[in-house]
Amino acid sequence: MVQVKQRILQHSRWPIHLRFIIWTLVTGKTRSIVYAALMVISGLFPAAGVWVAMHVFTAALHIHAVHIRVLLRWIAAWAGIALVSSLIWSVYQVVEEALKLTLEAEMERSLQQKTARLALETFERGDFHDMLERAREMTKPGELMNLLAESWFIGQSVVTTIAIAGVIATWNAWMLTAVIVVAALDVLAQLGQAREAHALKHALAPNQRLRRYIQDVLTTPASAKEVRTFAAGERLLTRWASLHCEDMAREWRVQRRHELVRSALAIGGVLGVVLGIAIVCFQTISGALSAAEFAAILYGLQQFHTGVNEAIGRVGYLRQYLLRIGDLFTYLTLEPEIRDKTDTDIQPGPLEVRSVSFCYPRAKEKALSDISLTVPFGQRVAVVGENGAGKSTLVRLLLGLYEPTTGAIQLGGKDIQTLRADRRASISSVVFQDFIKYAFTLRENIGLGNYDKMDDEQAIVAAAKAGGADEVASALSAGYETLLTTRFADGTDLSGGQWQKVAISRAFMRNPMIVALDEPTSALDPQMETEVLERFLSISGERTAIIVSHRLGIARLCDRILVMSNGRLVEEGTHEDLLQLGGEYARMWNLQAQRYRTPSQPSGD
Ligand SMILES: Nc1ncnc2c1ncn2[C@@H]1O[C@H](COP(=O)(O)OP(=O)(O)OP(=O)(O)O)[C@@H](O)[C@H]1O
Repeated sequence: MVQVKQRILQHSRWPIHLRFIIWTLVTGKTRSIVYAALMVISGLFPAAGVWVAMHVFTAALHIHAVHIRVLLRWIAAWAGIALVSSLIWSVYQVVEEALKLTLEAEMERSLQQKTARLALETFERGDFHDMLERAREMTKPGELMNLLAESWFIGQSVVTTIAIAGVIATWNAWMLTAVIVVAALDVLAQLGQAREAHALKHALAPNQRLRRYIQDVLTTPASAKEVRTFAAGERLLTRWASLHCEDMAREWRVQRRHELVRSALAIGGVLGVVLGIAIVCFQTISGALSAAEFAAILYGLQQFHTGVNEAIGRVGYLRQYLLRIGDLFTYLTLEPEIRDKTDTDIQPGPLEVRSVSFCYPRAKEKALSDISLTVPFGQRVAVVGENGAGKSTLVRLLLGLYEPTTGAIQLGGKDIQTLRADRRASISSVVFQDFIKYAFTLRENIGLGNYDKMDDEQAIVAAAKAGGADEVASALSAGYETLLTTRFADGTDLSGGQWQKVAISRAFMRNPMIVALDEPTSALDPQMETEVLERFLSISGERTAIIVSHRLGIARLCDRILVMSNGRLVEEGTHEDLLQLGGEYARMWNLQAQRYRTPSQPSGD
């Protein structure tokens, strides 16, 4: 069933509105049908009211000729219609609330599911965040229901106006034509304006995101201190204000034009109704219409005009909602997704990289070019190179987070891209440069490395010992239960180095075949960094360990060093081999050694 719903949403050949209505019918079957039926039925009441009103007027005008009971019967019928109509309205509101909850929960699930299924490189696209933000608009509380309500309200208004028109047309058809022509012009204008308003929203989205980002930079504690240090607050505020003014001016221009058109059409609408009334007066004077018909037509005309105006107003909103849900549907069809794989069978073995190249989405240059290497199982490898050389990208590919643009990566003889995503995740563990500092307790910060063991005290303590977070725990008043954020009451924050120990401990919550550290130790002092990495290498034991580091003194502790430059693997070997080679590694080594050398020391690390 879930798949059927997904397919309906992603069926790009169907019109958006049709897709949405079918999806609501499939998602909240009974509730949707009852909801639609109540809408349509209550749309017939105004027409019935006009018809009964005509009989009330006739009976009242001829009260001398008919029995009082006839008049009372018609008045009772009129009251009955009003009563049933308000009862239906109450039921409608209950059904609407229930349907709203069902639809919102289901759509939110689809959005989350889609985001989880997207390949990591999609997140690197510049326009991805705008697309996600636009998609999210329609999952805000009430928005889906607004679209559904607008759809059915318009259906209801159409039923109402056609029914009233049918009743009035039996008395006078010309008057209706005048009102309908003016209404049609209004509908066309509303549609055009809705499209323009939506296009404006798209155009303003990048600026809005930048404005929000500047707001964040100005207000979050982490950036606030740097902003104050560099006295950049005033400048950033000016930049925010100029973006704001630019956006306001664009919005105002469009808004002004729309209001002018709307005012002109409103005047036209009133003229249409006045013309209709003039025709009815003329016919009554000439004796073509009775006094009761005259009164009923004026009443009906007022109802008709209200119905048409409501429908017109809603057409504009409906169009805007449809364009917005179109954005959500576009997001739901976004590619590439993590492809469905079923293979879970993988054995520890060598990591083989075969002619791998990789290009980030929309990047002009390759981040990795033609890399080939074999890492025997259990080997400890350091990846070094200048900034931007491709070290982090290579690690992400080795862990299967990105799919190579060309070439393949195998573990134990099996292409890692053929493995099911959860299996692939379970065979590797990594600490990134920009690891996450969760606003949770210390226990949860470590336990998130293996959710299944979140409550396993022993596993948490063992991982904390391995990564150094046990020292952090002992320095905290509530130990592992200390909340690591100052955002909430009773929380505390850690130093950069302490956070790194927590992140490394998190990686040890698993028992993976490959462990990788992508420079997460740069905030530690050199002695602590060496200690942490030595411990990391010693407890990585049987596993293949990969360390990205700029500190060559650390690289030298590994079995093998890979030297990257401009996305290529330019040298590889042990520390001694590479020094002897006298190439890129030797150059970097001498540069670093010079930095640490005192004037009396001849050379060394
Ligand atoms: N998300 C991205 N989109 C486009 N290009 C990217 C992206 N991430 C990295 N790059 C580019 O890919 C190249 C390799 O980047 P990578 O982060 O792998 O280098 P690195 O060696 O780890 O650098 P550093 O030592 O500074 O961390 C760089 O030219 C970088 O600009």
